[in-house]
Amino acid sequence: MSKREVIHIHIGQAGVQIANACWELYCLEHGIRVDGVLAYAAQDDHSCGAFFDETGTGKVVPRVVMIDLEPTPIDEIRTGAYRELFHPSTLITGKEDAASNFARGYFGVGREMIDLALNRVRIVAEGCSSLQGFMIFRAFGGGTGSGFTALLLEGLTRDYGKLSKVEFAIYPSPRISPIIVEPYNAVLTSHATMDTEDVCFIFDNEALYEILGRLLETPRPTYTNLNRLVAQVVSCITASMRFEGSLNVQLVEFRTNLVPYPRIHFPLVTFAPFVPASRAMHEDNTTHQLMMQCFEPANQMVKCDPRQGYYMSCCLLFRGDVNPNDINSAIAQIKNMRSIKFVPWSPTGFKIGLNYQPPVTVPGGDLAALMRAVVMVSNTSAIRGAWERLGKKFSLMHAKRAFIHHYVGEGLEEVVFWNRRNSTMLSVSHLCRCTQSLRAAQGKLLVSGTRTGFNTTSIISRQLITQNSKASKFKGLRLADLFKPQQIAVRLCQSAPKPKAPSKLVGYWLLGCSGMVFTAVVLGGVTRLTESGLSMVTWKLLGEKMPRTEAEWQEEFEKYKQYPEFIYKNQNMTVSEFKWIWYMEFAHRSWGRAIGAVMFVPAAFFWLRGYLDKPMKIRVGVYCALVAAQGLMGWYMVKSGLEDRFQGPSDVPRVSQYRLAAHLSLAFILYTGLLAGALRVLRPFPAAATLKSLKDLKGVTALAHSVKAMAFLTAVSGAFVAGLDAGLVYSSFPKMGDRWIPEDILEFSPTLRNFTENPSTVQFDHRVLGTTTLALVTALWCVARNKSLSPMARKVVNGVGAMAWLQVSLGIATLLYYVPTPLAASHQSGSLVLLSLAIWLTHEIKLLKYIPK
Ligand SMILES: Nc1nc2c(ncn2[C@@H]2O[C@H](COP(=O)(O)OP(=O)(O)OP(=O)(O)O)[C@@H](O)[C@H]2O)c(=O)[nH]1
Repeated sequence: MSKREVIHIHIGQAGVQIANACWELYCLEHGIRVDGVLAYAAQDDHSCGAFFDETGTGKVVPRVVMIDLEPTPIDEIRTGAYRELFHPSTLITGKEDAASNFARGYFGVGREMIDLALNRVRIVAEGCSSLQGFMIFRAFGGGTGSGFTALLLEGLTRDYGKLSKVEFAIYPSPRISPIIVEPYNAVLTSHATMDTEDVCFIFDNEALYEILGRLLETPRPTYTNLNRLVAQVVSCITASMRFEGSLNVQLVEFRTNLVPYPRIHFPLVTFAPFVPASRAMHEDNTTHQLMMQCFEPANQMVKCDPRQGYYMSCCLLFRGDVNPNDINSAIAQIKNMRSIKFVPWSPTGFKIGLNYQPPVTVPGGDLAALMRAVVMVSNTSAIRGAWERLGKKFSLMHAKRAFIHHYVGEGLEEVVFWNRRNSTMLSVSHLCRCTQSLRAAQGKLLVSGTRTGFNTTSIISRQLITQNSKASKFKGLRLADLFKPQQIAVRLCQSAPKPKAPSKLVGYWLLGCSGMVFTAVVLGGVTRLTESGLSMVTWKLLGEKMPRTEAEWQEEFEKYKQYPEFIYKNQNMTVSEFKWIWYMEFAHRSWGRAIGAVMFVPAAFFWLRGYLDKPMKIRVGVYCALVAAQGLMGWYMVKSGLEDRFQGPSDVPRVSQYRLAAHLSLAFILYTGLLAGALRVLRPFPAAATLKSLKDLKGVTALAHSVKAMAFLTAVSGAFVAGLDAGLVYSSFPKMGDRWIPEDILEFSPTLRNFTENPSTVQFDHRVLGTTTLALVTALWCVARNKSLSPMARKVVNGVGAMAWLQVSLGIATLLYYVPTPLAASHQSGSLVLLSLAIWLTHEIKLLKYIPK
């Protein structure tokens, strides 16, 4: 029977040196001489067909591609004992290595080799009649192994779609490491390949050294010894792809049986037995003993404590003289052992492979010739210990920003660095969550799914319930229904994926709220300009009653008459004039309350229904607090105008300019936050896009942020102008009266008081701030003209430029025409439009970093 082919791809020094050991062993197993000639194959034996291409002349050629960015390791193969075995065109070398730098392998030198490498893989793939996938060998810690492999896997995924990609990777050891930046490389590459590889079997050199030293009694293990051990494990895993057996396991089956969630694909590998050559004749391991050894930490290829985790699935791949009945009884015993814990939602748990071809060992090697052996590949949450260790090392270095410049210099954005670490650690924490037993996970069970009218796979509520919840029913779902064994598996699966990103609905809600705040600011401005703000002399949380009858209006008017604004300023006011200013203030207050309702009610809905992720929950909490604070601030401001602190008829009763500025600033902060939040949701950063360093944008970014800050400051200074009616003191431009700087700007003492209480100074400041903002905006527009912005960013820059000029013109016109209400209100609204555009611009510029190379 012909075998489905597998292509080996060896990358970087570690990958290539492991190739030496693997192909040496494959040749021994299939009876192939060092020059590739079949020494004693029977006519109908096509076992080597999976890994070797039979040329028909009695010679076979490995289906392999070896790639290294530097020439030395592959040169050793070109000149070594197996030089005639490999097809020369499948050995690809570059001129310089990746200097242990992921970014160099991914962005730099790696890019120059990628097309050549993919082309060679294509040629080898074309020689296969039924290719089942790729086996990739590399080290996580090296620059080529990490960066170039990530790039190659992207290409393979693009070109070969669903074909399996199984990896064998050297993982950074806990204590020994020849490369300091291994944690960086490992985290970056594991994140980059998270979605492009199917399964990744990891080996750490420290665990291999210990196996060789303690179990195999090798006095001074070298990489050759380590690699032969790896080769033995790989051979055992792949035996059933090559030789006949009663239970064969193909490449794709690893993915199906071992990977419950796509991102949790780093199984733990264990091999048994480890018998040194010197004790070959003294030991005979039974099937039961072999299986027990598989659960021993000493036999693991990665250092971690299996007792600290739960097994989700196990593949036991036996070879040699093994009886299936013995396997079954050994499994039954293992299931009853308390020290070996399985997740409750994977009832069968074991996948068995059985191949009668006994293991072959290299003459003079460390491992004795054996009758039988087993490799166990298991998906256990204990492996998270290894990842947490790595994450910790990463964080320690990253906290000091050590070595980061090497990566940034090669084109990797610093923000990605940290994001990738977090994202990898998130997957690890998911690993831990999905394996929790029901008892431990009781607080995390999500009510989902089965209610009529809802999609069965979607979460209908993020409300958490506990097993002990007093309520036996939740939203029409009986808890008993949820606890049927199969359903529980589904519920827990649903708790594993990433928390839902806020949906567009949340974005539109925030945008709507920001629009309402905008309107409130305009209304507030008009209220101030028409001097209506002090007409309502009481404040009630849920809204004041509107007078209905003439008598009620009269009563309200009488109340108003008690306060300074009437006493000193409006003594001639009629009831109908009073009604007009009362309606103005009433509209402003009612609009404020409407904002409160539109903010709080949907916030509660989105929160409870799980529409908000954690950062958005924090934001929404802050928005709600700001809305509440704004309501209170409004009344506190109005109160300052009702107190009798005005000396006489010449003094104009008005609210405190400090409180007015605080009220307006709060509104601006709320508006800025809402708009920025809406933009984050509606125009999010692409999560996995390639990032390119855009150093030349730094000038534009700095200017855009300065414009945003200046627009905000100028608007706040405008609040002081409004509070003191400072727009009325000088109505000329560009000079103030006949001077550039008026004489009285430092009249008050102490000097600082002038900036908040002297109308001349306040107007002067506002003019200076306004013109500075205009100058900055103009500079931004000029600088941005020559930069490669996205079409949207360019439009927004133009918008900011145009708006700044319009806003300054409106301001000047307001002054010259002696502050007419329509012009002044437009000027105030203009400040918000400018601020909005500046916020949008900074968001667009942030997005530019995510434009793929
Ligand atoms: N088991 C084993 N590990 C190796 C071998 N060679 C290197 N390593 C480990 O691999 C990591 C370094 O990766 P390399 O493969 O040397 O680096 P590379 O992928 O060629 O990348 P650059 O040298 O940066 O271009 C370190 O953790 C080494 O301990 C080997 O032959 N066998």
